[in-house]
Amino acid sequence: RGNTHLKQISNLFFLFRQKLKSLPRDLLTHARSVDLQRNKLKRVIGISRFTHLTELNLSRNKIMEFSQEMCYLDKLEILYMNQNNIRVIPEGIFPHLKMLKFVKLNTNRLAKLPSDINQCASITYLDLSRNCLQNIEPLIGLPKLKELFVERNRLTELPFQLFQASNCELTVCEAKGNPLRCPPEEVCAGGVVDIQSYFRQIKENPNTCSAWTVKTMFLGSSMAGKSTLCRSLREGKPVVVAVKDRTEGIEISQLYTQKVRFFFWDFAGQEEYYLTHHVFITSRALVILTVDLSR
Ligand SMILES: Nc1nc2c(ncn2[C@@H]2O[C@H](COP(=O)(O)OP(=O)(O)OP(=O)(O)O)[C@@H](O)[C@H]2O)c(=O)[nH]1
Repeated sequence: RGNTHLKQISNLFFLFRQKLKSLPRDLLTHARSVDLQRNKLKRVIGISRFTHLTELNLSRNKIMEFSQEMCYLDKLEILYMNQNNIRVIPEGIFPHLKMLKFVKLNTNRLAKLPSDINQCASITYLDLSRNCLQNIEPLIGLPKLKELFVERNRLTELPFQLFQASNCELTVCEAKGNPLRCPPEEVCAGGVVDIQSYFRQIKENPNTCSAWTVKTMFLGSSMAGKSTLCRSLREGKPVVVAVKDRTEGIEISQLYTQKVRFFFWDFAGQEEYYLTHHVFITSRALVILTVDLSR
């Protein structure tokens, strides 16, 4: 079975699942493609000898450092380094990887990108999902980037420059699982076209206060006083709600103030409606929890 994983076909080397802790010394340096996935490599010392490499698979190892030696792989087109423990990518490597098109660095521990990654002008596919990134501004200026994956990071913003129509080649941008504020996650879910439209609208109407909308959810047990509070806020004075007027399902209404439009979602408190609540309760909302203190 070992032999099926340790193969050389022409200039392609298959060394996956060999429990390797370092690069094998006898590996021929003229290799064009090396597959070392699913080993136990912590470092890739000696990789600079493989200057003919066009494809390198180091995924699913235990690599902690993105080796400085990688800068010698100037023919590299495809790089898999996903599912490792990489925290930092040093500066001064990506500008040398002029041919690099396809990069998978997902599922690592990257908190930061090197500021010169945008000098790696051939990148068309970049997977950075499942890291700890707070900022992807270094990607601004990647001229050929078509597919970008940044799900499950710590991003609060996507840089608008990435989506500017004049120089944007992006067709895919996946960003779910981030604490995004700009654009909101719901916009990102619509893909590149929706993100572009969002930034365009902000640019055209930077002071559009009427666009500020707050979803406001009234939650609490049955007869806690949700509808009473909701209607009183809407009317601007105390309003009595008769018991026979109990909410069924959800009642949606609006309250306009000078700057903000509130969408009130008044949920029925009876248990039989609980089943449907999770469909409508979203994390990006103001939640008013109503409690009857006399009970
Ligand atoms: N005394 C008093 N009664 C209140 C107050 N708020 C609500 N009520 C009464 O409590 C009852 C229930 O109020 P609702 O506002 O319908 O309660 P809810 O939480 O919306 O109830 P559900 O629609 O069943 O979920 C009504 O008869 C209200 O008039 C309050 O502050 N004081």
